Amino acid sequence: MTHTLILLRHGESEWNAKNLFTGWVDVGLTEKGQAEAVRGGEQLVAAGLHPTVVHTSLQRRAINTAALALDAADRHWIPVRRSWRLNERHYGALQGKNKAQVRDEYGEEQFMLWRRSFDVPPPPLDDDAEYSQVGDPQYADLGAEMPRTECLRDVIARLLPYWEAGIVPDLRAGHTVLVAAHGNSLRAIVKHLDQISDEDIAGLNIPTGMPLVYELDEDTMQPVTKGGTYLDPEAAAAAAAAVANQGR
Ligand SMILES: O=C(O)[C@@H](CO)OP(=O)(O)O
Repeated sequence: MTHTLILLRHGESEWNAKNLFTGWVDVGLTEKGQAEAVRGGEQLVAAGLHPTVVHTSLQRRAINTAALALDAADRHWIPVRRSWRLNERHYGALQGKNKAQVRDEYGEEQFMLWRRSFDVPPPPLDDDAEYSQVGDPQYADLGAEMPRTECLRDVIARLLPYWEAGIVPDLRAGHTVLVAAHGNSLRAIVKHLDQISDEDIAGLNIPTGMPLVYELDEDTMQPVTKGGTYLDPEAAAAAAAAVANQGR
């Protein structure tokens, strides 16, 4: 027997469309992003996948994607669990900046280090900066854990406790688990599941609104098929390549 895990990155956000670094800024979905979410739900139905519990971040682009996808799949009623630990990577002082402008200003190498390296975080964001989340009510309980910037290693460190204590127990209980989250928080889960090296994870990009299905061994929680399975693999590959090329 296996456990079924479905990973879903939110649909296109307002700041994806503007090519801005987003991180913890709580932007909404574009019309295209809403349609992607609905399409994701329809793909679940077509594949005979019926989530029985959903986990989301605390950010509206993931929350609304989950709601639209589940509504399209007639699964709008399932239990919902949310955690800041599934939030997008905090992009530090890059939040709100245009990706192409950052690349032009700092060069390709620095741009890629900040964007995709495992352990180089962008400079921290000042607490009084326009796009800081310090003081936002949804993060009132975080205390010293409130990030001001994060690299992927930091995301993995804050996400894994939730994976172990929140998501794995649902999988072991026999749930079909949908996780609606973000490009970099899902890269963290995929790195963990597929045991991707710190170097190779730089080349992995996750497209918006496309369900990625993992069957996990019931004992080891290791993927039966490394990399999982996109329900529309050709569209996912093209969309992932477009994510990789943002800023060019
Ligand atoms: O801006 C962000 O928060 C993320 C996801 O949209 O961007 P990137 O793919 O560059 O890590």
